Amino acid sequence: MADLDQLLAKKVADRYLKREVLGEGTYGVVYKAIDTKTGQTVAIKKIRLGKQKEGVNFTALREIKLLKELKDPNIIELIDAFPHKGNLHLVFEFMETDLEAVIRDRNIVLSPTDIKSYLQMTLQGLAVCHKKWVLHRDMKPNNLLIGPRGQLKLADFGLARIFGSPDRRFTHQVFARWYRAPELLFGAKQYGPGVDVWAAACIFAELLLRRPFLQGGSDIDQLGKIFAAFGTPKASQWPDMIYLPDYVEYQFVPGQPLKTLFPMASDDALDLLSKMFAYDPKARISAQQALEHR
Ligand SMILES: Nc1ncnc2c1ncn2[C@@H]1O[C@H](COP(=O)(O)OP(=O)(O)OP(=O)(O)O)[C@@H](O)[C@H]1O
Repeated sequence: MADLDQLLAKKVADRYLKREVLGEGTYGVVYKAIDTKTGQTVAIKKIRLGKQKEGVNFTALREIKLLKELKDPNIIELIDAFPHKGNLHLVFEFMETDLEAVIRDRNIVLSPTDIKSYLQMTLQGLAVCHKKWVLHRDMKPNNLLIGPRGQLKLADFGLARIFGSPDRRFTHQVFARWYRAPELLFGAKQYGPGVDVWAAACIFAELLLRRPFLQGGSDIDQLGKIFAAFGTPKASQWPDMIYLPDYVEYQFVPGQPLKTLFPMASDDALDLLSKMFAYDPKARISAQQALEHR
């Protein structure tokens, strides 16, 4: 891999003109750049490879190749990926803003149609990835990028699995806590696309409320917040719950009617929300089924 590193070393200088730093995330710095080949503005995510002195490992490269094939109008396109000076550079299409900024901007009115449209685009992106057995695992409003014509595209798909930072790699700690599904909070080691659907439900709720819905201060408190909203799950609702590694019994609290939590939402919206927030991941609606909901 060292040879490949050298062979491609000039690529950043050759093809991409670096502009300003856009910010720094879990994996490293993100730059704005111009792709001289296409004239397109791009965002380049520079991922520190740390200990892997031999360059990018093959598993990561194989996974990245998979991500490059994930093409959909609601998924940020991975345009290019190459190692350079011991870092892996991932080139993505550039997006103007993200859903977190939209939700926070008090000058923006979000009509039921807007909310429905953002949710539909989110579910569409999820459904495409889930069909290919790729999970996002880090869904949150600032990972949903918004283009100039309001298009929503999911960013950072699959990165949690390939690069999950050392202390959270392959663990259940891959989510920003507020968007974490209850099975992850109870320490599930095997989980599926339902974790992304739960997160999408939290984002749906956040669009309705214009603030994060379940703001737990710790993992235990996060479960407390979830149970206070929907009621402590009964064994009949989620039979596998008691077998989860970090399962502890919570004192019973009754749930609140969704209509009191979201007084402005329509009955159809509440019905979909309740199906996305099903406790048992096996009973939770899939992204595809949610798209088909009335
Ligand atoms: N495709 C993109 N187009 C425009 N800006 C982007 C793009 N991808 C990331 N950014 C910006 O770069 C910064 C860092 O993003 P990054 O995704 O690495 O981390 P984050 O989302 O802030 O946090 P985390 O890594 O915990 O998800 C953010 O300000 C983000 O808005």
